[in-house]
Amino acid sequence: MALFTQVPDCRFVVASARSVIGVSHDFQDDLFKVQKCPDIPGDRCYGLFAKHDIPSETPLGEYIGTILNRKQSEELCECKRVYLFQVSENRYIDASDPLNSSVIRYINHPSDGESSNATFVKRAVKGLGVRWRIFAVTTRDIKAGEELLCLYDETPGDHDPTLTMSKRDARSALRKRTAEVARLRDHLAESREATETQRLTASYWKRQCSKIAAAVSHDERQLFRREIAKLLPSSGNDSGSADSSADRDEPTPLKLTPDNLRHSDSSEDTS
Ligand SMILES: C[S@@+](CC[C@H](N)C(=O)[O-])C[C@H]1O[C@@H](n2cnc3c(N)ncnc32)[C@H](O)[C@@H]1O
Repeated sequence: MALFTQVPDCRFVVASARSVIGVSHDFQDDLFKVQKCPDIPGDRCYGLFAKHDIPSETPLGEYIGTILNRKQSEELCECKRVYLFQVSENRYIDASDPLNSSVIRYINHPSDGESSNATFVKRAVKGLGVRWRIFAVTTRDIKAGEELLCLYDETPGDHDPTLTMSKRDARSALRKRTAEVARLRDHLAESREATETQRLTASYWKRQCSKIAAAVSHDERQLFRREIAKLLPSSGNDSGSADSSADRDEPTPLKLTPDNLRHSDSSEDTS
């Protein structure tokens, strides 16, 4: 199963890592950082690098994005398809929107002479209204400064036992998610995608609030909403209302992203 498209020189390797997610459902964001890869030219030159030594079988975080079916995925423009992860026959994760995704989207495929040191695994997680989800996990000990690399043509470890997230874990994951969004926004503000911070759509914030509503108490919901409003003062009157489609884990409409803006006048964009 091809995970991403537009990947150079993929080899076929069957995934071996499974049953390794047990503790963390969200980001170990103190472990790694996004930075430019000297060897990758062009726009897609970022990668994920270890800040510290990371032991083998450490969960790194979740591959987050908009859930699409096959038909919707086929309608994506080429510039978005580079972040398209195929979970199953009719289920895809589109991480092309930097603010509706996670830094796991920056994990690159090994170049010639390199080998992978992490892999994607598939787990069913209950608790936030989401079914099959994809996590990146290290497959060997990694030294500080090394780039995290996953083979894109690996099939994620199949059908691990369902994991049920407690309310406490769900709250903690949401707090981390909010912090992650803030961190991504700072990163974007300093990068080529700076304009994205002005282009956030209200639907993103609605989905965030909807997930929050599924997991936490009234007081905590208010707290998260205030935090979200702080992140995006211009989100205005849309930040507080819930969008139930996210809770049902249904496909959500595509949004304007820096990718399709940047490529809108180029031949690469076939949408
Ligand atoms: C999921 S993205 C990874 C993050 C991307 N490097 C970025 O800066 O946004 C996948 C895309 O990254 C680029 N990429 C990943 N691994 C690569 C490699 N080994 N050599 C060249 N480009 C690579 C390709 O453009 C690929 O389609």
